[in-house]
This record gives sequence, structure tokens and C-alpha cells, in this order.
Amino acid sequence: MVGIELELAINLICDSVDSIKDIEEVSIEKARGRIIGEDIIAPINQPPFDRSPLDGYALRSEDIVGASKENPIKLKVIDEVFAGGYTHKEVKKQETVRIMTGAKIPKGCDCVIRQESTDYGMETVEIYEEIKHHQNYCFEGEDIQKGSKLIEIGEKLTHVHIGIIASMGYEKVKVIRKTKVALISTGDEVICGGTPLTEGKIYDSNRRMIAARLEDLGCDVVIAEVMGDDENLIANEIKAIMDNVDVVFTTGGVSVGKKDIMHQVIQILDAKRIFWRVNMKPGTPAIYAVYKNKPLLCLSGNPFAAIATFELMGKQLLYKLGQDPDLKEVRKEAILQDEFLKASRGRRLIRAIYDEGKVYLPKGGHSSGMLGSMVGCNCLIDIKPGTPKLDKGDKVQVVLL
Ligand SMILES: Nc1nc2c(c(=O)[nH]1)N[C@H]1C(S)=C(S)[C@@H](COP(=O)(O)OP(=O)(O)OC[C@H]3O[C@@H](n4cnc5c(N)ncnc54)[C@H](O)[C@@H]3O)O[C@H]1N2
Ligand code: MOO
Repeated sequence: MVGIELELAINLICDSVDSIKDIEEVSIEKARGRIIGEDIIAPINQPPFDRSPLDGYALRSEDIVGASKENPIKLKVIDEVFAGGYTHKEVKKQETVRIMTGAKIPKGCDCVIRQESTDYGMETVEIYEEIKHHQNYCFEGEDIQKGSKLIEIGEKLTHVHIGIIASMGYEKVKVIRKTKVALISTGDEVICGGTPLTEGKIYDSNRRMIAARLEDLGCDVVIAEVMGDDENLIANEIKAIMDNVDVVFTTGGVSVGKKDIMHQVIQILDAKRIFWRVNMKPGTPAIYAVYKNKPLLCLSGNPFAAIATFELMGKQLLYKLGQDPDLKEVRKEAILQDEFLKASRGRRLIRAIYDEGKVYLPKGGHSSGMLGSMVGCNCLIDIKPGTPKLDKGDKVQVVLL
């Protein structure tokens, strides 16, 4: 093999770029899935006051010792308090306040009795059950203590984080800005959808497919173009867009054909080529270069090769840039449930479906140019070089997508 190992390729790619440090402030409505750019320290207690978890009566537990249905204890109701309100009255011996769930517990009370254990009295109330000190009592700060660290810089915000941030009264949060990506599909045979398909042409799938995947991965696709085979045009375009993006991905034109123009594009740009060819199938002829200190990853035009190498190398590059922990490569051992009869002289990665330790092959072809059988696949089986075939029951390693 003439290329480098996949692991080395990933290391070279990741070592060549710095993580994005730019922070932007976004409304919490838009913050789900973003990487937080600051520690969030609680500015208040949650709940912000001692409150009732029940609809009932707030009282002093010592006043109702021994209370039961047979031996009710009568208390004077001195006020009524709803969630959102409060009373300034202090509850003294043999007194109580009618209270609703979520309302602030009045001074003097140390517990709340549920209304079902009373006669629901308005002026006075009969209590039918004894409860203890601090029973049915929510303390200020019992959920979140003022000053505690709620979210650490670098965490990915889930809906639960958003709930917590919202409970602290914040409307905005600082996050790492999204990774800005440009995509270019090359090849004179590649045309955009919506135009008639003429002889020898094919519709572009790579640009739309990778753009959609980039959205899944939380990136901002700022440019997505179909550009033909003119190396000067492509080089000029990359020159023009590189300042506005963090990374450029291209597909097509990386192999050894007369029109495999990405080699010339890299020369015209005077970009630093880091590697060409990775010891694996699909996507062997991938090229990686650095231009204006930014990454230019050129993938094979074959749609399966393009998406597989994007998943293996492109995703790790995006992980380094945007620091989204969900983008880190995950490998699992699995037991193959089908056979794969093709010999793998070199390392081969094939599409498959992983489910709880088992892995299934999809129906349909496995070649680099075929995308149809990729539907529903959620992993790549990493087949070692020199594997004659895979049998049902073989233990394999998969890379989750
Ligand atoms: N003599 C040799 N020929 C080839 C070799 C080799 O070593 N010696 N390597 C083969 C391998 S492996 C691959 S992979 C391909 C890679 O070719 P390129 O990356 O240069 O890609 P293209 O030739 O431009 O396209 C390949 C294939 O994919 C179709 N394509 C391209 N772009 C798109 C797109 N945006 N959407 C859909 N389909 C696309 C294109 O029409 C070709 O059919 O080279 C082998 N050849
Ligand atoms: O390396 Mo290429 O993607 O197999 O056909």
C-alpha cells in the first residue's frame, strides 16, 4: 500500500488545526446542542425560597402531635397563600395558613399537611394526621445552591441544561461559535438537481448528503457548490472562501485520472499537502492539505467513499475544531449476523447496522459508488487487511456513525 494508516491520517489532520475559541452569545431558545463557552455558576438558590410541595395547611408540627381522625386537632386559619404570593403573618401556637403547592411557607411553620388529611376548614381547620418537623417541606436551594457550578465549559447543552439555565433567570448564554464549512463537489459530469439529465452526466449527491450530515453534526454550512473540473476556477474559489470558513471539504478528482484535478488545485494554491492516500477502502485516494492555516480535506467522488471517509476523518476534524463531545469516534465490538464473502486484501470498511452488540449487513451492493444500501446503516465494520471473508458469528469491530 502506498498510503498512510487511517489513525495516522486522523492524527495528522487533528494536529494541523486549532480548536475554535470564538464565543458568541445566543438566546437560550437556540442554545440546545451548542457547546458552552463559559462555566455557569448559579446566581440564585433554586427554589429561591422555602416552599410547599402540597395543597394543604402550613403549620407547626408540635401543635398537631397525636392528631388522628378519631382525635382531630383544631387550628385557627389566619391567612391563605397561593403560589406566587406570600404572607407577612407569622404562624404562632395553634395557628395555620391555608397554602397551595409552590407557595412560600410562612414564618413559624415547619411542615405542611395535605388538605386530604383535614376537614378543609376556612376559619378553623381540623387536622386528622400527625406529621413531623420538616415533613412536606421544600427548602430554599435544595435543588440548586447559589454559587455552585451548574455547567462546565465545553459541555454540550441538552434540553435539561436549558431548563436549568432558564431556572436561573438567564435569557442568553455564551457558546462556542459553530464550525463554518464550505463544500465543493467537483467533476464535469456532476450536475445540480432540477436540470435535465443529459448523456454522461449524473446528479450531485455528495454535496447535499454531506451538507445534511454537517447539519446533524451542528455545523454551519456556509457554502455548498457544484464546480466542474476547472482547476483554476476551483483554486480561485477556495482562495476566495477560505477566509470565511474553518474548513473546506471537496469531493471528486483525487485519484490518478487525467481529470483528477485536486492535485493541481493544491499546487495552484501552494497549499501544504499533508497526505494523499489512506490505506483503506473506500476512499483510498483522499488528500489532505492545509491552506491559509486551514484544513482542506478532499474526498473521493464515489458517494459511499465520500460519506465513509467524511465520517472517519472529516468528523474527527470537526471534533477537534468545534469540540462537540458527541463527535468523538466510538468503536464497539460486535458479532456479525451475516456473512461477507469478499476477500479484503487491504483494510476495508463496510456499511452495516449495529444493534446491541450485533451487527447486520444491509441488502444491496457494497461498492464505493453505491449509496442505496446505506439507508438505515449506522456503522462501518472495520475489516483487517488480509481477511479472506467474514462468517456469521465472527467478532468484528465497528465504528459507530
Ligand atoms: N487507474 C485507477 N483508477 C482509479 C483508482 C486507481 O487507483 N487507479 N482509484 C479508484 C478509487 S479507489 C476511487 S475511490 C476513485 C476515486 O475517484 P475520485 O475521487 O477522483 O472521484 P471521481 O473520479 O471524481 O468520481 C468517482 C465517481 O463518483 C462519481 N461522483 C463524483 N462526484 C459525485 C457527486 N458529487 N455526486 C455523485 N457522484 C459523484 C463520479 O461520477 C464517479 O463515478 O477512483 C478510482 N479510479
Ligand atoms: O477507495 Mo475507492 O473509494 O474504493 O473506490
